[in-house]
Amino acid sequence: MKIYEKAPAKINLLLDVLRKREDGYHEVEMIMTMVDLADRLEMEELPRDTIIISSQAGYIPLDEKNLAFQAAKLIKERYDVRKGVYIHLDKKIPVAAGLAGGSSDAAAALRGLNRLWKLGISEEELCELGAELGSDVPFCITGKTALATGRGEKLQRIGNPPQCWVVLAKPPINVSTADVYGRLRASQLESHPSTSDMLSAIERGSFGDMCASLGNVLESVTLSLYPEVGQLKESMQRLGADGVLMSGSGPTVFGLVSKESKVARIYNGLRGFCKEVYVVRMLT
Ligand SMILES: C[C@@](CO)(OP(=O)(O)O)[C@H](O)COP(=O)(O)OP(=O)(O)OC[C@H]1O[C@@H](n2ccc(N)nc2=O)[C@H](O)[C@@H]1O
Ligand SMILES: Nc1ncnc2c1ncn2[C@@H]1O[C@H](COP(=O)(O)OP(=O)(O)O)[C@@H](O)[C@H]1O
Repeated sequence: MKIYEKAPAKINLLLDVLRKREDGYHEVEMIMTMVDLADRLEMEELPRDTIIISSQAGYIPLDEKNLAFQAAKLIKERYDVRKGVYIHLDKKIPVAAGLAGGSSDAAAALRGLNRLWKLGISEEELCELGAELGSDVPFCITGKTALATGRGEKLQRIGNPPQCWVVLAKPPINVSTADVYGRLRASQLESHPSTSDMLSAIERGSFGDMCASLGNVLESVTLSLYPEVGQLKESMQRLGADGVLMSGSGPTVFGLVSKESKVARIYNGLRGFCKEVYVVRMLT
């Protein structure tokens, strides 16, 4: 039997860092939502007790370093499953982009193997397993829109943001999340985006206030390393996006656009100098 799971990309509408913790992670406050750019996982049980990963994408690891492999290994060990699995990853989400592609694959593998092996694991337990694989994995398990705290693993579901178009543009740079957090200095934490303003904008369904409340404290770190990310933001603003922000540790920049008539102009304008541009919707 083959089963399939979608693994959507996330964007951070807001990302605040409160402090560095003793364990090396940072205490964050993030408002995250899913968009309809997704990898697709195909999973099939194997007669031999082994984990095999394949992908059409030539640029991701297919061994123990792959997050879907780690998810399969973890669930097998924890639930004593002595069966094998073949997982094919149809990658559509750009890698190391700030869109949680690897984390979402891990989450989809956990959800899918729970179904394939009829393990009956609750969503809460899946999130606990996911947190062992990465801070963003629990959110990728639950999806929708959430306020994430702790190192990103504590989730509080919130309502859907006002619907709009989302233009994603990824410059040809690979950013390391650990490097960006590692370079964050106290001076960059003197001003904070307002989580309460963003929550209120979403609750009231105010698209304008949501755009005005976008904020990401990691942006200044990535922009100082890669000025082209800042240039991309400016281009998106100039082309008419209503709100523009870098997602996660970057380098993907997203633009929120309310009017469909503006989307083609922004897409075409960006495609002139950026190869990876996507027009998507939020998953509500
Ligand atoms: C920045 C964010 C925003 O959503 O996403 P991406 O840009 O990676 O998509 C996340 O916080 C990334 O989550 P994730 O990619 O799962 O990170 P992890 O694998 O847990 O951690 C990678 C490294 O980032 C740093 N890290 C991560 C999360 C956190 N709250 N504090 C940290 O300092 C640590 O150095 C850690 O070793
Ligand atoms: N299934 C996977 N898909 C993408 N990247 C993966 C996967 N498994 C492991 N990785 C590794 O994880 C790192 C971060 O990738 P990704 O999750 O796409 O980025 P981000 O955390 O910026 O959203 C990359 O260095 C990549 O090689």
